[in-house]
This record gives sequence, structure tokens and C-alpha cells, in this order.
Amino acid sequence: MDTQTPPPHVLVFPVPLQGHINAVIKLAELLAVAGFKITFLNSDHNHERLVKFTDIAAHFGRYPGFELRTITDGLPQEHPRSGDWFLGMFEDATEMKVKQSLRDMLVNITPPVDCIVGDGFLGFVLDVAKELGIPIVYYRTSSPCSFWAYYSIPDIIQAGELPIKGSEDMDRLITTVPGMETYLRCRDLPSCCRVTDVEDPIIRLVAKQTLKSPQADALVLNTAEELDGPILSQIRTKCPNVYAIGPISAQLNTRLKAKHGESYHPFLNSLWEVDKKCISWLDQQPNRSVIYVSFGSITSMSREQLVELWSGLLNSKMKFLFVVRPNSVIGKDVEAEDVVRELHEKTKDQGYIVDWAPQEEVLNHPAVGGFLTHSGWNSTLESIVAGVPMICWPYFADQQVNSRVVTEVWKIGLDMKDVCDRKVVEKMVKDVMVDRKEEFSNSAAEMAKVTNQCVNVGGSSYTNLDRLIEDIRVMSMKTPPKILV
Ligand SMILES: O=c1ccn([C@@H]2O[C@H](COP(=O)(O)OP(=O)(O)O[C@H]3O[C@H](CO)[C@@H](O)[C@H](O)[C@H]3O)[C@@H](O)[C@H]2O)c(=O)[nH]1
Ligand SMILES: C[C@H]1CC[C@@H]2C(C(=O)O)=CO[C@@H](O)[C@@H]21
Repeated sequence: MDTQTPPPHVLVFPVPLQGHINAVIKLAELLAVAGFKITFLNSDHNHERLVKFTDIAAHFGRYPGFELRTITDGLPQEHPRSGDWFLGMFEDATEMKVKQSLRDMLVNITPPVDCIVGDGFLGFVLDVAKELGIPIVYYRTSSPCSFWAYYSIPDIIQAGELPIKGSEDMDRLITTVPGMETYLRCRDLPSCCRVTDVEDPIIRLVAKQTLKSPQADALVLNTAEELDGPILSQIRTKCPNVYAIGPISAQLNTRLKAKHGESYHPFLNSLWEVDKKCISWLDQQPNRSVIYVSFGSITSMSREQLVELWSGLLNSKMKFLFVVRPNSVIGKDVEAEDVVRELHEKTKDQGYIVDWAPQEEVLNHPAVGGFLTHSGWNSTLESIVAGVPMICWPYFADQQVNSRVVTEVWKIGLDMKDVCDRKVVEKMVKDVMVDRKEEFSNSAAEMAKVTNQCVNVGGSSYTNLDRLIEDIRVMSMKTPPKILV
């Protein structure tokens, strides 16, 4: 790089949810490693939590010019932000508030921002970027297969394949998502498609945000060509400038280990306090003997569902490590806590229950042999990288599609979608951990091998990230002088 030219200033802005922050902050760090000046914009609420539970300031302080800035999420401070609270962020008035704050910040920030890397679910960020003439790179943190299903929603409706006509219609094949005709059933469509009225605000919101993507200067996806090639080809028919740079976590680890050595510890961007004691518990378990159970940062469940899952695990006789996130059990907090405490007591020798785990370390621990997951995209990729087969119990959004691809296309696990029954849990756990162990371990190991190669020097995701970095540099140079009012 020309030493006279200051590095590009890139503003990076995720949806204020754990699964989005994880993926987006990692790209911010990769761009910082490339020498860019980064402003990472987080909601006030989540910034406070990261400050409380992580070493965020010290970690990013190592990159010259890396700035942590905050913005409102549009909701009042006292808002509980639990359950499906985040939908409130997309109401017009709330969104307008955040949009205005973003605009004010961009107009006043120095040095001026040369490029925005915005979450691909935040259409208003794209609008502000266009208004101010700043190049915008979209980073969609959910899966490419779900992106493509979301993108196809108008066609699915047009063809009369939506709405779904009741529970007996759930196994009907959807024929209007190109590339997925042979395996995508109504059941596997993103959860927003489970509405009786196709004009429902949730389906309209998700389709609207997704259909804006071609307006961005580039679309970054957290996947690899070798994982999602056929779907990426479909997406490129609408968004030609796609960069598959994932799995982002593995990409970051590879690059940072190459720079700082094998002992490098990645930044744990957790909004909850990480319980490291479960690693000592895992250390005492035989290889591949433990099933790890976690449903990410948003899933909530009833007490009955929790008990069914737990009973199935217990009856399988397998050891388990179970993450029960605070406030994830529906009902009064005290009563929910009582149930969890009771299960904890009864579990003792067979299992270990934590509020929040160091998930990537857990998945890469030799004692872990399976993952009962909600199929969030980060969790799915982390499991693939670690070579751990999955049992999928999707909750919402992209997870219904992801679980279908994991089980039907990649064949690295089983799908427990729409069922929560202790007998089914027991059977699937035994299948993955014992009866069909070899089959699933082999396919997961093969997939891990291929995927990990993508993020090594010369691999597709490694090369695509280098290309993205150079293209952002070029876009930034083309940015006209900012005379903003
Ligand atoms: O005890 C835990 C549990 C989770 N995690 C981490 O939290 C993240 C969870 O992300 P993800 O698996 O993607 O689930 P969600 O939190 O549910 O993520 C939201 O965002 C994702 C990316 O857009 C979507 O794919 C999901 O459907 C959506 O719910 C992962 O990186 C995990 O490693 C931990 O560190 N410790
Ligand atoms: C805000 C939630 C609705 C859709 C978003 C999403 C996506 O596909 O981008 C996935 O899961 C949720 O985190 C997001």
C-alpha cells in the first residue's frame, strides 16, 4: 500500500443481536488486520454487555484506529429486550430514529467514512449510504440457502405455493426456489412463511430487506464456495458481486494464528458471562462421548419442551452439556429458574448445565461427539468446522432451511424439526452418538476437511477475502470528497 495514502475508513454495523455481532465483528477484525481504519458501531445496550463480559476495549485497542462507537437500537433503555423483542426494532418509527442517528454520525465523523459494511438485514443503512454517496457492502449473516428462499418469496407466492394450507400441507415440495426443487418442503421454508396471510408484516419485512440486496455494491456471505456452490450460483443471478468468505470464525482464526502463533486466543464476543468450568467437566469425559446442547441466543421454549428435551437426553444414557440461557424458558423468571435448578440437581452425574458456554471451544473439545442445535447459521458453521454431527431442532428464521440442508443435502445429521418428544430425542441422540455414529462422524469429518481447506492460504474463502479487501480499497478511493450537509 502507498504509505502516503491513509487507510480506508470502514464503518461496520451489525443487527444488534448476538448471532449477527459474532459474524460481523469478526469481519471487522479481519479488515483491521488488513490495515483498515475501522469504526465498529454497536447498540448502546449490547456495547455495555460486551464491556461487562469481555475485554473488548483491550482486544481491539491493538489495532491502530479501531474505534468502538455506539448508537441507539431505537428502543427505550428500560425495554427488557427478551423474547422476540427485536421485531420492535423494525417498526417504522423505531427504525427512523436509528436511521437519523446513523445519518448524523456519518455526516459528522472524522475522518469521513469511505465504505460501510452493513448488516444485510438493515435496509435503512443502505438507504443512508446511497443518500450520502458512500459505497455499501452488505454482509448477510444468515445462511445462503435461507437468503435464496427469502429472495424467492414473491415467486413462491406468485406460483400459489404459499400460504401453507394447514399442518397436513407441511410436507408438500416447493418447486419455485431454483436449485432447491428436490428437497425444500413447506416445512423447511423460513419460519416467516408459516403465516396464513401472505401480506403478514413479518413475511413482507423479510422479503423487503432481502430484495434490497442487489442495490448494495457487494454482498458478503458467511460460507464457502465448496459448501454452498450451487446456491451461490443462483444468488449471483440477482447479486453478481458475491464474496463467500466463510466460515468467518475459521478464517479469522487461521489468519490470526498465522500472525500471532498457535497459542492465540480469539476474542469471545459474548453478551452473556461465559462459564469456562464446563471445559474442566469435558476434560473428564471420554473422547466423543458427550452431546452438546445449545439453542443460540434467541430461542425460547416452554417448560414442557425443556423437560422433554432433558428427559430424552437422560433416557439416552449419553453424557450431555446443556446450555440453558437465562430467560430462555417461557414463564415467570423465578419459576423457570426453579425448573432449571431442579433439572441441574437431578442431572448430576450424567450432565452439566450452564447459562452460556464457550461454544467454539466446546465443539472442538475431543469429548464432544454430537450437537443438538437450533441450526442458527453460526452454530451450524462452527459444528461443521469442528467435524461434529448435528441433531437439528430449528426455532425460527433461517433455521428451518438450514436444518434441511444439513440433513438432506450434506447428510451430517438428523432433523427433529417440529417435534419435541422425549422418545424422539432419545432415539436421535442414540443414532448420532452410537448406532449411526460411524456414518455421521465420517461425513462430518469429510465436510470439516473440505471446509477448513477453504480458509487456508490459497483456499476459496481465503482468496475471496483478499479480493474483498482489495475491492473495498478501490471503492474507497473512488469515494468523492464528502461535502455533506
Ligand atoms: O452458550 C453459547 C451459545 C451460543 N454461543 C455462540 O452464539 C452464537 C449463536 O449464533 P447462531 O448459532 O447463529 O444463533 P442465534 O444466536 O440464534 O443467531 C441469529 O443470527 C444468526 C445469524 O444471522 C441466524 O442464523 C439465526 O437464525 C439467528 O437466530 C454462536 O456463534 C455460538 O458460538 C456461545 O458462544 N455460547
Ligand atoms: C432479525 C431476525 C429476522 C431475520 C434475521 C435473519 C436473517 O435472515 O438475516 C436471521 O435471524 C434473525 O437473527 C434475524
